[in-house]
Amino acid sequence: MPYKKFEEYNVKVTDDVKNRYKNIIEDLGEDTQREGLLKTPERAAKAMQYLTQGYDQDAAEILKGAMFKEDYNDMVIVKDIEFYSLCEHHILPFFGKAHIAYIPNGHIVGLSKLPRIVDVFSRRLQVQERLTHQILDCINDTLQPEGVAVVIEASHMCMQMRGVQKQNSVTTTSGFRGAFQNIETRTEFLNLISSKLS
Ligand SMILES: Nc1nc2c(ncn2[C@@H]2O[C@H](COP(=O)(O)OP(=O)(O)OP(=O)(O)O)[C@@H](O)[C@H]2O)c(=O)[nH]1
Ligand SMILES: [Zn+2]
Repeated sequence: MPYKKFEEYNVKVTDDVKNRYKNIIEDLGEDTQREGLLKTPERAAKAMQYLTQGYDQDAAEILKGAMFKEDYNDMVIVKDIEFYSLCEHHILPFFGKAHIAYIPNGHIVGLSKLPRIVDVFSRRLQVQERLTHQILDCINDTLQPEGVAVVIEASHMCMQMRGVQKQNSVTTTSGFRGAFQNIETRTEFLNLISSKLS
């Protein structure tokens, strides 16, 4: 994913968020005039816009841009797609890997578009369950495949850095549509994403 360029940041949003960050940093007991923090409110305002840029992007359009007619009707899997998102309860990161499979029904999609839509839906304030279903439903509705499956494994900083402080806990969510409701197809997918070979 290309780095969001300076000119793509909304000037008014950057300015408003910058001023609010300045207040927040001061409320937390810091001195925004010390050298290391002088540009921090602006940097943080830009970082937050970068991390929530998914609101401005249309995942269905991304998929539609690279759909090709093809008579392939076996499973296609893209696994270990790394993602970074923000938990909507604490605005702290949760991140991990997404695994996506689909069985085409006349159309395949450009492989890179699957990680791209993971980015679109993860760069928002999210919960892992909704992220899983948004990716699943977008592929199902746009590509209309025989079936689609999404598994997400993630570490939540709100459970590791604070709160319950469980540093090794990993949350797994999954969703299955169409042919993946079938236990054999689902098992084949789950075996393939846990295999070290592919
Ligand atoms: N289901 C779900 N819960 C999440 C996700 N990210 C964070 N949470 C949880 O959201 C909940 C918010 O609970 P609250 O009791 O309102 O917040 P809290 O007092 O900060 O809770 P603790 O984290 O237990 O200290 C917590 O249990 C978090 O673990 C997510 O992606 N999915
Ligand atoms: Zn949280």
